[in-house]
Amino acid sequence: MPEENSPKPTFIAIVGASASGKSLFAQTIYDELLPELGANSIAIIKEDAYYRDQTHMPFEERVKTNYDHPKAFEHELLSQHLEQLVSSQSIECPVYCYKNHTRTEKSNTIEPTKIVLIEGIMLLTDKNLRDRFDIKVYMDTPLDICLLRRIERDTVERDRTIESITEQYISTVRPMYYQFIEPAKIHADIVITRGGKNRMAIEVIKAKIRQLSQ
Ligand SMILES: Nc1ncnc2c1ncn2[C@@H]1O[C@H](COP(=O)(O)OP(=O)(O)O)[C@@H](O)[C@H]1O
Ligand SMILES: O=c1ccn([C@@H]2O[C@H](COP(=O)(O)O)[C@@H](O)[C@H]2O)c(=O)[nH]1
Repeated sequence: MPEENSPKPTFIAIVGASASGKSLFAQTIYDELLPELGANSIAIIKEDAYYRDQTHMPFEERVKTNYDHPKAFEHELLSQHLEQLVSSQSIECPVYCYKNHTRTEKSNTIEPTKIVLIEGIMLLTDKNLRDRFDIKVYMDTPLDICLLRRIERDTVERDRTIESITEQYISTVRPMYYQFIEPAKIHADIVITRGGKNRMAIEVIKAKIRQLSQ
């Protein structure tokens, strides 16, 4: 049941190139604030969870999708879910599988909270979505560092070979970064250097969240 008179949640978007440190940054803030604020106060949503469902397509077709284009995401559903949180309703957040390139049958229930961290590559490209965010943070990690981190992460966590990472990087990841992600930096309120372990940046965002949570 929606709670009446609950204040609108603060939506904090964390954007930047693939492997720029968005997840690490958001997760660190979440993990460090959770004991202080409690699970009713802070939540994380991943834009990647909203990659379109491709279960109707064969695997050989799914690997060919351009995952670095805004259209690869079901932003309408994400936007609808943010609206539900504003209305104090819980959401069923899809669970995406990078190995199979499609959604799983599972979902995660996310309850309305005061603070919602939303992280993903294309969050600022869509005006409707962008206008929902109260604070917009851009992870400005050099692209060569992102590539090195993506190689390490995707071989270990996402079942990729060096060949597949290289092919995808040249055909879509790098060109789409220059077409969509980097130009959206102008919409950011805060630009963060050095990635997900920038301790001062983590502390500044935590301090702002504490203030908003009072
Ligand atoms: N400042 C940093 N120093 C070292 N490793 C980092 C740093 N920031 C992120 N990483 C690592 O780089 C990889 C990509 O980071 P991740 O947070 O998954 O990026 P994104 O969510 O932007 O794709 C992860 O393995 C993460 O632990
Ligand atoms: O099925 C998929 C879905 C996504 N990707 C790649 O993931 C990144 C976005 O995730 P980050 O956590 O920000 O790295 C994007 O660059 C896609 O290329 C994929 O390869 N396969």
